[in-house]
Amino acid sequence: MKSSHLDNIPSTPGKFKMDKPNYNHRFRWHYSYLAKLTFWSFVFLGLIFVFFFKSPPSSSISSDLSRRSLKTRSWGGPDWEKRVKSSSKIRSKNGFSVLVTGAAGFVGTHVSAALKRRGDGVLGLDNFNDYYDPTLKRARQALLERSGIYIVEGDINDAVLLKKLFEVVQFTHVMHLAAQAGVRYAMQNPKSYVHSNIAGFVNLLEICKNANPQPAIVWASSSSVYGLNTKVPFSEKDRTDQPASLYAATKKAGEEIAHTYNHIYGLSLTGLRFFTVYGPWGRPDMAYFFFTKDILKGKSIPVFESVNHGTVARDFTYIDDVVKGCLGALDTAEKSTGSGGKKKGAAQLRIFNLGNTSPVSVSDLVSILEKLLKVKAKRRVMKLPRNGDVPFTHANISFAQREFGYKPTTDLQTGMKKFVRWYVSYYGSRKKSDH
Ligand SMILES: O=C(O)[C@H]1O[C@H](OP(=O)(O)OP(=O)(O)OC[C@H]2O[C@@H](n3ccc(=O)[nH]c3=O)[C@H](O)[C@@H]2O)[C@H](O)[C@@H](O)[C@H]1O
Repeated sequence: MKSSHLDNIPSTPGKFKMDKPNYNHRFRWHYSYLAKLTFWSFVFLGLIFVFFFKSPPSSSISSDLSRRSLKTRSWGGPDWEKRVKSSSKIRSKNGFSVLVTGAAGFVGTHVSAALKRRGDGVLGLDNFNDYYDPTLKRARQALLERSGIYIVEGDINDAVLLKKLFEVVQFTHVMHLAAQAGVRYAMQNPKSYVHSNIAGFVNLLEICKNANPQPAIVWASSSSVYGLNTKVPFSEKDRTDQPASLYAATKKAGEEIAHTYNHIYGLSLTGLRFFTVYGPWGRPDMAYFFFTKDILKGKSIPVFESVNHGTVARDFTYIDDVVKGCLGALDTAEKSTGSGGKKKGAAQLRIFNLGNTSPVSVSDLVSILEKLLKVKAKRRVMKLPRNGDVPFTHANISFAQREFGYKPTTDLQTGMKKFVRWYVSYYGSRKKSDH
């Protein structure tokens, strides 16, 4: 709670003993006090005088403070606000105005472009961190800029920036894709997962809950929440209390946090459990991506297998299918019911699997890449390390199918062909030092 003058009043007034005043002493004290007060008043008035004549006029002290704090950041000012508004402007009937966090990321770029294409207003937000090559993020940004999408450079933990964005634009939806991804990296940098996937998410929800109107939120959870679940295919109703990595644990925590904000504040929240999404403009930390790079370089690649030479498999899902799922989730998201931090009624709370329902072994993935690249891979088969990986994933997608007609249509062979074509053209046209 904010502290106020009420905090200075003793809690039990009857017990607080007041001393009788000594008038002589009081007079002397008053005299020296008045002299000091006059001196400091002059100093203070002088400072105000200098301040007003040296600084440009402003409508209020608070707006001036915010303007000054904006100056120290990479955002703010009238031109910036104009760009933010123009990017978020709805250009179709019944369109949305969507804030896409993680817009320079893999899924974020594709979703932003798809929304813009159909006439929705899209504003991106991304911190352009260096978890993987930021050049690729900048190239995605340039791509989006060409279609009129502006990406604000900032972190989801920056409450002042988020608040400002909601002051400038009345977003109808938030597509929250900013996250610390990667299952294995969580052992190297655990704090980054807590920072982005938990603290950042809570910060965003705090801003959304206070917004008026509150936006509906669709956000990226992960297939990894199924952890050591052995019941296949994975259904949304299955247990998700055995995460195998800190990444999975933070995504699971996100699902619980979503429940809380839905329950207390009436925020409409939809979590999407993505299953190993791949495709053009993908993430270089993912196996299919660095396998491609290393196969082309003639380097060996570590191919994991489970106990007793069992296969390790993933329900690899092509980006275009996932984008359709994201748009379907946005389109069927009901409005949040609260406003200005107060719940007005029950709101929608959903979780969907967005997978391909057709798991492929890592070994088969490598064979597909060998064929497409026309290079034999140097496989280094090794036991699945105990660093957060799970042996397999397999999505049951019937819920998403029922709710918004989600139906993936791209098999791994077809999708990888598109990825390899992009990879060769993207890196082929770049200097060696870029990659
Ligand atoms: O669905 C998700 O929610 C997650 O999907 C993705 O995780 P994963 O499914 O683990 O993808 P990825 O690392 O590409 O490994 C693919 C396969 O290659 C195997 N693998 C991996 C590395 C290696 O050196 N060798 C190997 O065989 C490995 O064992 C695995 O079987 C996202 O990265 C993650 O951010 C999250 O979104």
